[in-house]
Amino acid sequence: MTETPEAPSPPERRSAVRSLLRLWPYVRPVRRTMIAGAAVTVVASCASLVIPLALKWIVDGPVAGKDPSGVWLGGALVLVLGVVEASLFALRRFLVARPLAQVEADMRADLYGHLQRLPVSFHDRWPSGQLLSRGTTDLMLLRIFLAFPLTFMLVNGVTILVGFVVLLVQQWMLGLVLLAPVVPLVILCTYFEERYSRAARTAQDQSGDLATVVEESVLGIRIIKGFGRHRGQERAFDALSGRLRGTELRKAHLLGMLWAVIMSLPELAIGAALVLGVLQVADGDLSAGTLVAFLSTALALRWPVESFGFLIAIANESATAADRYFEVMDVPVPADRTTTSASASTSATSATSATTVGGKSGAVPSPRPAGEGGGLRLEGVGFRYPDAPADAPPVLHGVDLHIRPGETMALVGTTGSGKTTLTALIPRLHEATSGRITLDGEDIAVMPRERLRELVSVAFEDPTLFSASVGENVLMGAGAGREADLARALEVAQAGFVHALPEGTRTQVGEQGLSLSGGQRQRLALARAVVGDPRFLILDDPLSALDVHTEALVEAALREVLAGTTALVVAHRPSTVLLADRVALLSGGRVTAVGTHHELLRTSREYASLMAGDEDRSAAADRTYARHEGGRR
Ligand SMILES: Nc1ncnc2c1ncn2[C@@H]1O[C@H](COP(=O)(O)OP(=O)(O)OP(=O)(O)O)[C@@H](O)[C@H]1O
Repeated sequence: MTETPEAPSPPERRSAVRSLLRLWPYVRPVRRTMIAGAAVTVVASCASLVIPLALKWIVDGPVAGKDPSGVWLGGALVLVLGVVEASLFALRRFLVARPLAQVEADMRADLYGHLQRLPVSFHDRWPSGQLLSRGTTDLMLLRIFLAFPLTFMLVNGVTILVGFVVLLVQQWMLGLVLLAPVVPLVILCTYFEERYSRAARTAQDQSGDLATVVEESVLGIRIIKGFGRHRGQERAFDALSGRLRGTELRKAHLLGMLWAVIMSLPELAIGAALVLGVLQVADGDLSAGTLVAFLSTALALRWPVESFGFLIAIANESATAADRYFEVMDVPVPADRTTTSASASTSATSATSATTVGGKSGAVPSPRPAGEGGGLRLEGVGFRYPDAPADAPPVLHGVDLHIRPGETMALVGTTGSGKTTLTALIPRLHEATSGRITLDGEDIAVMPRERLRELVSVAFEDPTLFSASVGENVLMGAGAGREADLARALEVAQAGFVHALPEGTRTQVGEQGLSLSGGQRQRLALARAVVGDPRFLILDDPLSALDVHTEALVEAALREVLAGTTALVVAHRPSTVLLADRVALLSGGRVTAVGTHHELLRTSREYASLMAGDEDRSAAADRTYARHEGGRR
């Protein structure tokens, strides 16, 4: 728990410009507003360059001619120019704020949609904090970049260009003195840019890791407190936070050096131009007004030049943010891309022809194809986790199993034998690496995901509830307009406790349903699985947290539901196995025996051992096995 989560290693660094150019599809719809905003800013910036020219006119004209009314006129002109400049900057902000908030929202929606479609194996590999930071901090950085540095790099570039033309026209020699630092500035900026961009990437990844640790600490607070692990967790947090602080300091150091270079070289040039200019005025080669205008223009260009350090830094961080965003967006969604379905981990919706759970209350059962092609069939199915070591054997290989239409099959096997993995292949939470799985003869690999979600419903041992009401959590498993089934589903799952909650089925159960007990959450997850009267029901040990009495009640109600549904139920306890018509034993990655509970007790020592219970398991298994062997003879 105290280990630092690791983000998947970043790909080769591309140039900042190429990274930022990838934002174009999102910026395209708002390009006109952006161009208008930039044009307004260029005009505002150029207005600021006219002010020195007005000053030159004041100094060489009214001041030299001792004309007070001219000075007032000049002052009024400078004031108007200042007001125009400020108003245009405000107009720019007004123009771009809304469209850029939309760009950020669109990118976030795309990221969220993509995360929902990516397979479970992707989510197994990626720390959640990394995804969280990409969807929040990185997107915020990109919005800031589009709103500010992107425009100002352009505007300041144009301003500097226009400013230098004005300077060269006024006094070409002094203009060249000011231009002298450009080449060393470009070289030094490139040097710092490369280092800064590496530090920015490291800092953004580290802040994602930190978010993961915080999230784990909050979600796992019971374990942390229960095992007194808060010191260990604090150490992990401190270590990560210390590393992030170090990286941020490195960034600040680099930025400081960049600023120092960008500020000092132009200042030196302005100083040199001032000395030369004063000498020229003294020699009578230059008017005092021209020198004032020249120096005012040079000083007006100070901020556009100096701001480049800051703009380069934000642009680099934004390029890194774009890289991190597209790293996730570039992960392909496997196989059919027709899906728009929501999280694979939620329960699925129902077959559309039935209206109630368990075929009661006038429900019309869905037509269920019979015969060899019907039901749920696995043919030579194999599976290996993508991140498993190359030399590790596959979790499943050559699994053959046929569950007849309307039949309930229990799946048993030792812990770690691959039961959960096998159940995850049917709703395609993981893709089988070999073989095929058919539902009523239809291959799930070529089935649109929406259809698969309609056919198959799932409930897992570890039930996830969302920050929503009890009713909304359960009805996630049903199509629209299935509210009428809620009461029946709650009844099947023996979830009557919800009526005692403060607001009944409208009670909010909070993040992860933490306000409910494990058994209560399991029952709601079970209700979600059965609410839509699915044609195929996959239950991964859904009753493990229930007491024996409640389990018996749930089983009795489930038997009604399962009577009309083809079901695969992972079972650890004989009581759950007894729900099933037949049992499949998973061993060594394949199904080694199929039969009724009693048949398998007679014919399989491994099965008898599994069913014998925890106490003195092998001795009991031997007794059971011997008793049946004796009975047969
Ligand atoms: N995401 C994963 N990546 C790599 N290996 C995994 C992953 N999930 C499970 N495994 C491995 O696959 C094997 C089968 O795990 P699975 O959870 O399917 O077993 P199980 O039979 O359901 O166990 P249990 O009865 O304890 O729930 C185990 O060896 C496990 O370590």
